[in-house]
Parts: sequence; structure tokens; C-alpha cells
Amino acid sequence: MKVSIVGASGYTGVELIRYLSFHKDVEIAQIVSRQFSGKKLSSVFPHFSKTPYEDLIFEEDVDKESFDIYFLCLPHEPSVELVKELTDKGKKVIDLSAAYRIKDIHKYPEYYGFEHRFGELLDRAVYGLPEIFRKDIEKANLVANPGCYPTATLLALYPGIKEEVVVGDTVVVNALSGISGAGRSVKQHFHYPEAYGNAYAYNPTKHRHTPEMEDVIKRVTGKEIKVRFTPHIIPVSRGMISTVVFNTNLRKEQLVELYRLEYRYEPFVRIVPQPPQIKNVVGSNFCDLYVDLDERTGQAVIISAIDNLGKGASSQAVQNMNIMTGLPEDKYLKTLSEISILFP
Ligand SMILES: NC(=O)C1=CN([C@@H]2O[C@H](COP(=O)(O)OP(=O)(O)OC[C@H]3O[C@@H](n4cnc5c(N)ncnc54)[C@H](OP(=O)(O)O)[C@@H]3O)[C@@H](O)[C@H]2O)C=CC1
Ligand SMILES: CC(=O)N[C@@H](CCC(=O)OP(=O)(O)O)C(=O)O
Repeated sequence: MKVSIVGASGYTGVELIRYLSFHKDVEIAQIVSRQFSGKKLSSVFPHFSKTPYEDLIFEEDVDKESFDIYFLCLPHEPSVELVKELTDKGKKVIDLSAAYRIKDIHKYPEYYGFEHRFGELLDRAVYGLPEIFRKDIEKANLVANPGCYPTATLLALYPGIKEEVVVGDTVVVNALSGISGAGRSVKQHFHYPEAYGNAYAYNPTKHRHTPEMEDVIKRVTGKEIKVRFTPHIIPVSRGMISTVVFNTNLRKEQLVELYRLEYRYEPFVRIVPQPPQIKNVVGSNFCDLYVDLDERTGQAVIISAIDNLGKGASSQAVQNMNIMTGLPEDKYLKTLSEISILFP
């Protein structure tokens, strides 16, 4: 399969090149970047020297005809039109932006600041969280790869909402993100002296991932469950923790068993005995999940850890590609190079 990576100079694009470099069923045939067009991959990113694509040249324009699969690693708005053009040509597309994630087209102006014009294509797009929508992904031509916070949070919530053990209509989510979640372009508050040694919450009452999470919860449960979501920045490059709290009538052993059973055959979800640490998942497609019950309050406390650039973006995109093309889902996602680096 020949693939094109558009937005290949950004954090998710570069990470995708890393994951696909050793995928033997794939040839990376095109990498698109406006700022580096004409340059060799290894001259811009020296860590690719003496690896399979070191001599690949960044191109300025997207060749929309020649390849089988297109990974779009672009900001949301530029993705909207390009996804439409590529799917009209019958291409398979995995879009890492939010351009096709939310089914309600009216949410785009409010949360993303642009009008979305392609409602019919939004309806057809499949939300690329394999643990929930695997069967739909198998048949999809357009996969909307989830955001990093929704991936971490929905994996922590899914068994609870699927088996209807969440009591009430609100779940509380507090999450921590490494700075690469904000992309590679320079922003003052992520400048080293301002980010190092610092941590803070942002968008505490209105974040664009809230409608994305609530949309999926509604599709799973048929109910309006609200997400009380507070994201935080922590001074690491990559890695994400999401702590999900909901009221439940289950006892601790029942809750743990529910999660263990739901995920027992999932190749990338690991139930862990202690609160998870990002260093165990960074550089990989794994999600580590800790399940507990606060007996004083009767609340489930589920804590997940992922790599925002891995399961939260690029390696999840490869998992989706494997599913869409009928390959084993974990193909080349568990080679040695993708097992996380414990002491980076
Ligand atoms: N970072 C993360 O943890 C996650 C990110 N995402 C989503 O994935 C997408 C990519 O994210 P990320 O890699 O972090 O972003 P980056 O900002 O690091 O990279 C985006 C790339 O897109 C290209 N680009 C920027 N603006 C335009 C434009 N107007 N038209 C065409 N190309 C453009 C740039 O390359 P050039 O200028 O060289 O052309 C840039 O390198 C985003 O939609 C993001 O929301 C999803 C999950 C997690
Ligand atoms: C640290 C940081 O800024 N994070 C981003 C989320 C990144 C992400 O997963 O996702 P999208 O694809 O939806 O942009 C934010 O809060 O907007």
C-alpha cells in the first residue's frame, strides 16, 4: 500500500513516519510539507538518518491521485476541504484533525470557529476508536482519528457506560497533557522558561473536546451524559493522564471485573494494579488503565495513561489503517521500537 502523509513536518506527522518506517505492508510514498519542500527527511529530522526513508523528499503539493491511503496531520480547517476532495476520488483517508469527529455540524462554529459545509460526509465518517467502533472502521473509507483527551477519557469510561453502571447524568474528568499536545508551532506560554517547572489548568469550563466526548457517550448509551472536563498542562513533552470519576452502585470487585472482562482481548489496553505512569506508555500505542472505587463516596475512579502522540494520535492512526485494510490490528505496532522507553 502506498501512503501519503500530509502535514508531515508536525509532531503527529513525524511520529507517523516513525511508526510506518518499519511497517512492511506500507510504502511511505509521499510526505507533504510547505516549509520543508525540496528537503530530505533526514536533513530536517536527523533521527531518521540510516532508516528506511532517510532520502525521501518533502513535497509542497498533495498528489491526490497516486496513493491508496492518505493520513492528514493538518490543523482542523484545512482538513475539511482536503478530506472531501480525497474521499470524492475514492481514496481511503485517516484524518488526525477534528474536522470530521463531531456528528452535530452546528457545533463547529461554536467550538472550532468555522462553518462546516459537508454534513453528508460528516455522517459517513467513522470515529476511529477501535475499542468502541472496530466493526465500523473495518468498512470505513473515512476515519476521523480521535483527539488525545477523548481517547484517554473514553477508554476509561467505555465499560462503565456500555454496561450502564454510571449512576446520574454527569461524569467528572480531570486530565493532564504534555506540551506536544498543542502542536509544533511556537507559542509563548510553551516557551521553555515559561513551561518548565510550571503546571496549570486551561479552558476549565469550555474545551472543544467536551462535545467530542459527549457525542460518543450519546452514541454508546443513547443518553445525554455530561462531561465535567478540566484539562491541565504539565511540563513534559509527551504523555497524558485522564482521571474519570462517576457515581456507581457497584462494589470494587465488580467494577474491576467489569473492566477486566471488557478489555481482556484488547491488544492495546492494559489493566494495571497501580495508578498508571506516562513513562510506561510513551512511544507506544498502549493505554494503561487503573480501576478503583472510593468506598467513602461510592464513586468509581478510573485513571488512564496514554502517549498523546501515540494512542492519542499517530499509532492509533496506524491501528485504524490496519483495521481498514484487513491487516492484523497490531501489525508492526508491537515491534521492539514501539515498546515504550522506560528511562528516556
Ligand atoms: N499533538 C497532538 O498530541 C495531537 C494532535 N492532533 C491533531 O492532529 C493534527 C496535527 O497536529 P500536530 O501534528 O500536533 O500539529 P503541528 O502544528 O505540529 O503540525 C501541523 C502541520 O500541518 C501543516 N500546516 C499547518 N497549517 C497548515 C495549513 N493551513 N495548510 C496546510 N498545512 C498546514 C504544517 O506543516 P507545513 O507548514 O510544513 O506545511 C504543520 O507542520 C491537528 O489537527 C491536531 O489537532 C490529534 C491528536 C493529538
Ligand atoms: C496541550 C493542548 O493544547 N492540547 C490540545 C489538544 C490536542 C489534541 O488531541 O487534539 P485535537 O486533535 O483535537 O487538537 C488542546 O487542548 O486543544
